[in-house]
Amino acid sequence: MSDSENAQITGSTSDAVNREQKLRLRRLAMSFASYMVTFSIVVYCWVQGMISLRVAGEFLVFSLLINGTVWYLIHTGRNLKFRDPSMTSVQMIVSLLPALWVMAFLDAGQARAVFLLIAIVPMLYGILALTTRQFVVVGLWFFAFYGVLHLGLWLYRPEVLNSELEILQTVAFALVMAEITVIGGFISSLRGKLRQRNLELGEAMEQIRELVNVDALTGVYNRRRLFEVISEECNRYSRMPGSFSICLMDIDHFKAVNDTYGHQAGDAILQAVARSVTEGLRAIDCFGRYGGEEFLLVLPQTPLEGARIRRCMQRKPMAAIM
Ligand SMILES: Nc1nc2c(ncn2[C@@H]2O[C@H](COP(=O)(O)OP(=O)(O)OP(=O)(O)O)[C@@H](O)[C@H]2O)c(=O)[nH]1
Repeated sequence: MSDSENAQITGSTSDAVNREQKLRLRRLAMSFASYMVTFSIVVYCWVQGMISLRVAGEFLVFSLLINGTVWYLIHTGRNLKFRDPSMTSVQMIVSLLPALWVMAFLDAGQARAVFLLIAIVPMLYGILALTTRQFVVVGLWFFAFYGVLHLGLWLYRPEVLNSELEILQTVAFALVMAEITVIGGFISSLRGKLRQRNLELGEAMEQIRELVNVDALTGVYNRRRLFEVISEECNRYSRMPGSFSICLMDIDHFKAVNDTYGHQAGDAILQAVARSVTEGLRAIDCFGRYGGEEFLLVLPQTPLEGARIRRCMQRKPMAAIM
């Protein structure tokens, strides 16, 4: 692979990485917005005297810390070292912490249920990215945190627990999480298949593009591509006058070769001629089969004199190229 091809591939890879990083920052902005929506509910709870100003402030600090850390990791590119640079599972799991903190200070079980409802939102972020297994892991973390909250409430504030309501909420929460896990897993497997199909389609398109431009027998450009190149050169010439040359090459007495040695031997000669001429070309030259035993060479930025020199270089007896 040439240096310029390597540079092109490196360039397009870094473009793709930049695009993905921008997408991650946009997703982070959306996630921060949903933290702030929850914060507005936290503020309402404070206004209604359900929690203290300190707890509402702590929710805000936790939210800023979580989002600030994720922003820092993406902004500095440190996230690229992780197995999942989007940190989807981690972001989903930690997003529950500020809400759980507020829930720990709420007296009314119904009010805690509101935050449980909000906790479902981060699960939606994973629907397009996580596999069923990853969903299950996130769900287990959610339940571990939820269990710790209840353990704390049972130990320190048992008077705020209403066991019937808590069981109802926990079961409903578990069922909704299970449903999201199944739907999310299904969607992400569909996306995986779609990505694979796109990849195969891209490869097939690449092959078709090649077949459309290449002569099947000799592997050099075909007449269609040659006309395209000539038209491009004419356009370039009209914008920026310079010079380009076109050499039409013909194998002498080729019919006699076919008649004497057979069609297969003729084919082998056409292939050998194509190989031989291609070897001596510059990267900008374009060589192709015009038809039958005729070939055409397009030499950009080459005046007639240069083309004559090249034509002499290419003019060889058949024995010399076989
Ligand atoms: N083996 C082979 N022969 C081909 C192919 N395409 C065209 N030909 C043959 O090329 C020959 C061209 O014959 P002519 O146009 O008379 O060319 P020539 O015999 O080289 O005569 P001059 O050009 O005047 O020297 C014909 O016999 C075609 O059958 C091909 O793909 N493979």
